Amino acid sequence: MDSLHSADHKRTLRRELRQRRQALTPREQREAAFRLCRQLKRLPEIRRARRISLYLPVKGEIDPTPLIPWLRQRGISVYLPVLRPFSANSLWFVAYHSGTPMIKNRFGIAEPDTRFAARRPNRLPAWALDTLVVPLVGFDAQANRMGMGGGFYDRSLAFMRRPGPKPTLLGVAHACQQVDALPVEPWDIPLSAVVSDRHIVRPGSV
Ligand SMILES: Nc1nc2c(c(=O)[nH]1)N(C=O)[C@@H](CNc1ccc(C(=O)N[C@@H](CCC(=O)O)C(=O)O)cc1)CN2
Ligand SMILES: Nc1ncnc2c1ncn2[C@@H]1O[C@H](COP(=O)(O)OP(=O)(O)OP(=O)(O)O)[C@@H](O)[C@H]1O
Repeated sequence: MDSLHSADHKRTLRRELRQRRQALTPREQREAAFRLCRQLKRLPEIRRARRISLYLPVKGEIDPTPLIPWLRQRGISVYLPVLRPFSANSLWFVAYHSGTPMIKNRFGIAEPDTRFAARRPNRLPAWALDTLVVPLVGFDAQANRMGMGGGFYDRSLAFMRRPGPKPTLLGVAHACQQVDALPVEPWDIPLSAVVSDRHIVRPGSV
């Protein structure tokens, strides 16, 4: 498929998959969140981590936050993505605890406020995390991913191509967000796995 068609196809697919997850009822959402967290708690990539990034769900995204009390009990620190000021479409990962002041970013997503995030000790670059839980709009059986389309995670994870420490990347989504095949872009950073409310998909496992 040429790149124009691929861009068109991705836009259509992204819209369709976003509608699919927004159509889930509150009850289906709660059940999915519970099942997702049950799967995540089993994974060594979560159990062995000291620092994990999650996200606060919007618009039908599967909710990873029921995991937070369990992570805190185990002394695992939780970080959230924050839109990096003066740096187009990339992310900081900022400590999230009871004292973290929150604001809504330009997409209406709650995040630690800029002054808190600007203080060095409150944030980490992505490479210093052990595991990132990455929100997906779509995925396929090879664990290829599609996000919101801003390239935020891809840009923030570009260091994964270079030598050095590499965190584990776990994509999460509702099972209904799986499609047959997603176009793979040159800038896409591969995930270690995709975890849904129903299964776990690893690259090369089919
Ligand atoms: N919960 C959550 N937080 C996250 C992400 C995410 O996917 N989910 N991100 C992952 O990258 C980053 C934010 N990326 C985003 C990229 C595009 C849109 C977006 O298109 N939003 C609107 C339209 C634009 C607008 O309101 O100005 C929309 O929902 O239609 C939102 C967030 C960081 N935080
Ligand atoms: N490392 C990078 N450097 C520069 N531009 C990038 C990089 N990664 C992605 N992009 C750009 O970001 C845009 C969005 O990419 P894509 O459609 O793959 O987003 P996505 O993976 O769905 O979003 P996200 O990463 O936020 O979940 C593309 O136009 C792409 O050119």
